[in-house]
Amino acid sequence: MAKTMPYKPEEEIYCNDGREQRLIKFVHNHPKYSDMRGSPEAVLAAIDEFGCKEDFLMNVGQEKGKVVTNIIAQTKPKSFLEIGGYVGFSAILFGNEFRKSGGQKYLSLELNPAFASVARELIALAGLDQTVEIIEGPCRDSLRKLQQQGAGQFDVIFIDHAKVLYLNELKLCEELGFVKPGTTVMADDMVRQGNPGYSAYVRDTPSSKKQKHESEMRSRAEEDVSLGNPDLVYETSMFDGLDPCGTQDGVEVSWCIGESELEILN
Ligand SMILES: C[S@@+](CC[C@H](N)C(=O)[O-])C[C@H]1O[C@@H](n2cnc3c(N)ncnc32)[C@H](O)[C@@H]1O
Repeated sequence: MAKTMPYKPEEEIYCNDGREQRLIKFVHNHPKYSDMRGSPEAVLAAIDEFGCKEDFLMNVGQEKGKVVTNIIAQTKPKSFLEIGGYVGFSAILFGNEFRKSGGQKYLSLELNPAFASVARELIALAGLDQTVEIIEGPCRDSLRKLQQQGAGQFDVIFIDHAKVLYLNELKLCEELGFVKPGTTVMADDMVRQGNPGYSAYVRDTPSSKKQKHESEMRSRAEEDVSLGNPDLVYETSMFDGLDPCGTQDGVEVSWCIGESELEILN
């Protein structure tokens, strides 16, 4: 892995101000553009160069990304679901390792059509478009559509969109049958920003989750709140790593290790 300089600092406005289109121009005009065709490493290096010299980009980064690529190399997943794709940095970094390890389909869900279009272009340039598919739209709609189309358990789920939504999206994935024993769920930005509700849930026991599940069922509001599958048991660890600006952060990795058969309490 090439050592990258820290990205420019994150400012109040940190995306969607034209920088993603400037990234595409930067890549097109880069003196090494022709070397990038079919080279995930060269495309990632150009994205990092833009982040260091031009503008901050909210990518997972090479250093923290190693937490995920190491797990891909060890566990050799066949299916991968990413929630929050942005301009495709993580999809290229992880998709490359996933393909090398025998992975077949890497799905990346992205809300913003402009970001999705940049991601598709960079993924195609890196030669990963047969492996990585960007699915555009609100992730909850995409997740439900995937299930209607027959998707089942995923080997890895990487959650990296809006922090406040992590837990609701994990619970929806559980309800849809995407998380089963054997699934590894990874959540980004769990130290710098943190996400106490999410961390508490993946550490909770089925009996305690079931009690909460029951009371949530009773007070369930009309809005799109998922209740999850309280039977799922996780083993969870925090893996530290630096974000692309060089700030300490971490990825929370939760291995779904079983499904309890406790009766729901009344
Ligand atoms: C931190 S960025 C993802 C970075 C990317 N994983 C990487 O490391 O290269 C978060 C992305 O999540 C997307 N996002 C936010 N809410 C979403 C939603 N409800 N559905 C799908 N994508 C969403 C944002 O548009 C943004 O591009």
